[in-house]
Amino acid sequence: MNFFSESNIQELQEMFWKNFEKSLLDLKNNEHIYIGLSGGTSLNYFYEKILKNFKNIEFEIRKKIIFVFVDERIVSLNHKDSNYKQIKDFFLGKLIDQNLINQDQIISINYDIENIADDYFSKVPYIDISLIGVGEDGHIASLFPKHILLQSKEKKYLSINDSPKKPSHRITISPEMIKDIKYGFIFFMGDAKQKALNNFFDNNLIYKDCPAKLINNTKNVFLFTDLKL
Ligand SMILES: O=C1O[C@H](COP(=O)(O)O)[C@@H](O)[C@H](O)[C@H]1O
Repeated sequence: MNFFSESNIQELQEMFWKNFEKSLLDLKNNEHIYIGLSGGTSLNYFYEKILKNFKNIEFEIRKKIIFVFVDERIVSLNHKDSNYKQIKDFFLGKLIDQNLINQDQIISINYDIENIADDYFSKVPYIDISLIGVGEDGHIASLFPKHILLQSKEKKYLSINDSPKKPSHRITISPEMIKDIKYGFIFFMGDAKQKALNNFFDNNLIYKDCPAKLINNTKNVFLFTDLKL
């Protein structure tokens, strides 16, 4: 585990970029590089940093990148609650405007079919690099504390119809999919995440209490926070 705790946001962004760029270089020989993004607010500083530096990544790597979602809310793609919409407005749309990626490099859900999770998994079979924000209750993607989905042994996207955080209908990567992530970047940003951060490092708790702990199953973990333990 690589742990970065720094209240100076610019420094934290720099540390993130160094490691994110290294992970891309490491995967440069892959046919595709799937980068799994999460919604919410925790990632904003880091999306800003990628936006600023993305042009410095060599074209041969850039063209292999496919942006996908670690979870998505089942609403239309132009709904304010859609992770796709939020991330496209704030981040991905700006990469497109600068001709640094094209729309084909973003995989969104098909929200008006029956089995959205299976359909999404058929397009996103694995994730190489994940950028995951942690919720106040310690949830990651749409895997919430004590929820039955945490018991799933399936390696696929899962559906959830009773998310404790609205909207209640979502899809999410499963705990088994998290195990295949090669570079797991995880973010605890802002005072409201202090308890989640403490829980993450509390050896008396397990992933069912604090789902963020699932990230420890990935090969390389990079934890960024503006908080102190
Ligand atoms: O509902 C969600 O929440 C989490 C965390 O959001 P944050 O605003 O507390 O950072 C997010 O990672 C997830 O993708 C999203 O669907």
